[in-house]
Amino acid sequence: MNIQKVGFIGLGLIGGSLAKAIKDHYENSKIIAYDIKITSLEKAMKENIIDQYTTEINNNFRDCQIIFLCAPVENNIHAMNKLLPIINNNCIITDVSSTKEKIITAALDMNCNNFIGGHPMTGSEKSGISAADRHLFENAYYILTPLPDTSKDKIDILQIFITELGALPVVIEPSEHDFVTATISHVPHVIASTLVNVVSKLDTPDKHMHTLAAGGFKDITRIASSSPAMWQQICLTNNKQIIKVIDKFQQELNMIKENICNCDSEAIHSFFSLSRDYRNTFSDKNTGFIMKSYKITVDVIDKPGIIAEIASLLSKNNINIKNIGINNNREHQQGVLEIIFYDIDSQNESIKLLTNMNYNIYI
Ligand SMILES: NC(=O)c1ccc[n+]([C@@H]2O[C@H](COP(=O)([O-])OP(=O)(O)OC[C@H]3O[C@@H](n4cnc5c(N)ncnc54)[C@H](O)[C@@H]3O)[C@@H](O)[C@H]2O)c1
Ligand SMILES: O=C(O)C(=O)C[C@]1(C(=O)O)C=C[C@@H](O)C=C1
Repeated sequence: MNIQKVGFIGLGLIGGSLAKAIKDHYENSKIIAYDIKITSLEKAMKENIIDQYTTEINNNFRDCQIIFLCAPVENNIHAMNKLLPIINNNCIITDVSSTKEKIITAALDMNCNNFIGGHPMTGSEKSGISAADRHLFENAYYILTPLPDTSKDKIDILQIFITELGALPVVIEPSEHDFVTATISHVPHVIASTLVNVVSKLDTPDKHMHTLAAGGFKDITRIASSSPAMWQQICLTNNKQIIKVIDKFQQELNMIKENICNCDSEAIHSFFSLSRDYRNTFSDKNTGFIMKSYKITVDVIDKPGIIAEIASLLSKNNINIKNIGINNNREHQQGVLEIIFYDIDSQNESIKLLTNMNYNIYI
């Protein structure tokens, strides 16, 4: 596809990741960006993630064929309003905001038929351009919510464009989007943060909870480290759906509380078995809520330099590592090194190499 100029408003985790992916897949396209944080723009220029930046939304965006709004949702609405008198008729404005009804209503009010709502179902608890990852969209669902009058041509162009970045476009109504994401993303974030706040309030004077918290707590609360400004705006722009899901959650929590109170062993067992069975249907899908990950774990002595040692062995053999880190959660044992790869070939090759070096590997 021949896209010559792409614009960005907001160049943090998601904007930066999209810009990096575009530079990879559309070598000839030029990227222009605006962000309120000039240091992010300077960093992106230095690393060749963008070709030009502006310190305000101005005529430099006029000849963009696609503009991605990648700031928190209310700021995206504000930016759309500023862009409207600037852009040409063929330009597609799209966003990545985590809620859709509010911005779609705003686009309709502004009569902005160039707008197609977007929301990549991928991300991280990290924020800012430094956390941007060119592979973030690979195999991830990417929700699109066009306006009733958006031309089919524009929808097709955007679908092809994001498919080229490795994402899987899905078209959904904004109201359905907000209900679905309230349930699988927004309320889980509220719950994760609530759990962390509960521990902080209940911890013993010698902070045993903070010290002893292991894999279970850390797995379920990773997302509590996300940007408060972003989640504040998500809660404020999807409050109705979030409240509905919190009500259902409280109802379910009360039910299991009552069963535990009554020592109803059958009900307690069925509660865990129902959730385990349904959860297990998510994890083995190639695409879906949980992406297939090519991970191995290696028993290692927890000593300085061990990550570098293994990383350099793999890199000497041209194996790209997506993520690597020591997991010290298992008490009274040595560390476990977790390594995630981009593909199955890298995973298999690494297993061979590390087994030859007498490491114990788990898949
Ligand atoms: N983090 C995730 O996992 C995730 C996933 C999918 C979608 N989203 C959505 O993507 C958007 C961006 O999130 P992020 O994780 O990249 O956050 P981020 O904090 O990493 O980046 C946001 C960027 O927007 C900039 N910004 C803020 N206000 C601005 C304004 N008025 N004009 C221009 N730039 C402005 C910030 O300086 C920052 O660089 C949000 O709408 C969020 O809901 C986030
Ligand atoms: O993986 C994470 O850290 C995320 O929180 C990503 C996540 C989510 O799955 O809830 C967060 C917000 C988005 O709008 C989309 C994706």
